[in-house]
Amino acid sequence: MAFTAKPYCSTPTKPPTLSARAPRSAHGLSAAAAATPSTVRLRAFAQRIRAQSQQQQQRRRRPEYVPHRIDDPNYVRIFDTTLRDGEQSPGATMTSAEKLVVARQLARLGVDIIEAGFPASSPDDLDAVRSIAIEVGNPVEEGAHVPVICGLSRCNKRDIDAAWEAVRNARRPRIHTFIATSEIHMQHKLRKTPEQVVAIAKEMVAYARSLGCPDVEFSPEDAGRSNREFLYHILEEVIKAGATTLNIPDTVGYTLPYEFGKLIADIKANTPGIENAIISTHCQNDLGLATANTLAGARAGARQLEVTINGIGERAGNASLEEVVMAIKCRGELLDGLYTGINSQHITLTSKMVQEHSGLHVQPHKAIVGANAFAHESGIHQDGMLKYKGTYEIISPDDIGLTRANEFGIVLGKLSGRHAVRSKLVELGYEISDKEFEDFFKRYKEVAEKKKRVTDEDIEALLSDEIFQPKVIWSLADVQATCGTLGLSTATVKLIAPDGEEKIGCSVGTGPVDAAYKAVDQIIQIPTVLREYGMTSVTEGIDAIATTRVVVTGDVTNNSKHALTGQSFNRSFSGSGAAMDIVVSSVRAYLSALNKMCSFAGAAKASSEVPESASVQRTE
Ligand SMILES: CC(=O)SCCNC(=O)CCNC(=O)[C@H](O)C(C)(C)COP(=O)(O)OP(=O)(O)OC[C@H]1O[C@@H](n2cnc3c(N)ncnc32)[C@H](O)[C@@H]1OP(=O)(O)O
Ligand SMILES: CC(C)C(=O)C(=O)O
Repeated sequence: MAFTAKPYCSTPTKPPTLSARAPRSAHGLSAAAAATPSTVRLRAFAQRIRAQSQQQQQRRRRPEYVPHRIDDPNYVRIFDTTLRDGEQSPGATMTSAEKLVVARQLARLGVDIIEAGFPASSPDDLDAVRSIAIEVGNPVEEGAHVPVICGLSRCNKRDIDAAWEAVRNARRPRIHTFIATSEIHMQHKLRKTPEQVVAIAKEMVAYARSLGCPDVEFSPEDAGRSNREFLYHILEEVIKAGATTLNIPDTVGYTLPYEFGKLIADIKANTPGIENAIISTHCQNDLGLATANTLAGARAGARQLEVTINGIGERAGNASLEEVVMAIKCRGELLDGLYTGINSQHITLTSKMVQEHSGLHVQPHKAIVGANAFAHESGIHQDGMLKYKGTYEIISPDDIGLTRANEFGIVLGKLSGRHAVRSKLVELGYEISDKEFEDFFKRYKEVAEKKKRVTDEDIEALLSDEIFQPKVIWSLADVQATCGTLGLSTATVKLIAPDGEEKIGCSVGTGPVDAAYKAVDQIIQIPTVLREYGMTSVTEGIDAIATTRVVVTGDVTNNSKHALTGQSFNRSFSGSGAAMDIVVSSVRAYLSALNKMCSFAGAAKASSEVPESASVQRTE
């Protein structure tokens, strides 16, 4: 049986060839890796440009805008209501200036219609919609996309006048007027009979057209819970009155996808004159079905989809633009070949901008734009990604304008396996032997158990502590320290001597590090002076890895000599250590320097036989 892999919406990236590594320099750092961050950035940039130009060539032309007709039956208009329904999210109110900035970005994204606000709701919102209509609705560059600028209004003259006043200066103005049609809304909210509602709707659509607005959208609010026959009737009447788009809102997010699809199909089949208007969807997300319902509506014949960036909106929000658009892009062939005019490479930026200005941040696992949407945490997935990205990604991040910190979206953590960790070392420019890698991997897992994420800096700190250390003469088994304001700090240190014997030293000190160093001195007994001590937190957060660097010299004061070799030397030796615990990190660094010193003195073996009389002189 032959499988045809079709993992991406756009051109899949070739599987990586892990064998193609850059040449190494003597210290294990490759020439390419010496400039790792910029190399990675440049590679990503070049890839992105290639993908962009490919996609621009592939993108189909947007049909010429005619309010009540779309000349290509496969084209779906994207109506963005982030600035109207999105702004109805509690706490999401934006200033006029913020709305203008977002509107400009929506135009770049390529939305067909921007619903910029509800002008009758306040003079400020009227001003905001007006400035969007003037600035964004009249692009100056030749050939630029001209979005329709729309204002919402109830079915009354005051609201419609305000909406027209706000949008009239756009090159493509639209008034969107609505009135509820469900029994529950008409009876309890509007307190009007169905006949009165039909009369108001007809009259107000005609009024909007009479003002000179060429493009009028009508919404029977709560259509999802409205009587079908009544819907066909009111829609027929508003089409006769001049409505160009009929938007079918599932106002309370009540319908199921097959039900909403059938609603659209039924309206298309049973509403007289419907061929003279565009059918639209507007799905709220109360049951988490907004995207599914919107797609069901598109399949059933809707050619305008109302959505918001990040899915923000009243209560649980609306269908999200990025989900709907990417589903159409990704699975277009199952959606009757539908396509949109959205330039998906602007999705990430637009999402970030809306998060910033609305103050509503998306959850990390949000589809398409969440921080984790293109991140891979577990070993088996990471291995798959390294071998072929299509194994675990259905969309290329380039398609939504996302540049990942690393090419494969791998996030190292406690669930990562050897393939991913090894590839991270290669990416950082290190090539170590299999034996070294196994030792490193053990330390890596210990750290990853304690940290949520293991960063590049963590890896480098661990590497220099585990791999790029001098020959181990004395090694650290355990360290225990106490400190605080109630008394002197104490430390107990257990070291493994070169012959494998365990040695224990205990000491008090001015702090836990001082006590631990004195305990080490009790065991190793080399006269040293601590010249430098520095600690940096190389990674961020409370669970950061601390790296310590020390410089020690042999103490030549009073002609002190190494206890066993009888040599005295004043050379400096540096050492570094890394651990999440600062005392452990400090002891590792100190031992590393002492080991270098022992190697230099050639006293490794002998020094494990510690004489009673050896003097320890260490100053700080
Ligand atoms: C489903 C949706 O998302 S609809 C859009 C929701 N958006 C908003 O509400 C925008 C912000 N709203 C506002 O600023 C205010 O509500 C305003 C300015 C629109 C109206 O404020 P007010 O005049 O004080 O009326 P209020 O909001 O208290 O009540 C709404 C009135 O409009 C009526 N109404 C509601 N919808 C409609 C409609 N589509 N067409 C005509 N009248 C309507 C109600 O029946 C009620 O009338 P009543 O006063 O006779 O009982
Ligand atoms: C005004 C209409 C379209 C609306 O927002 C809704 O019904 O949810």
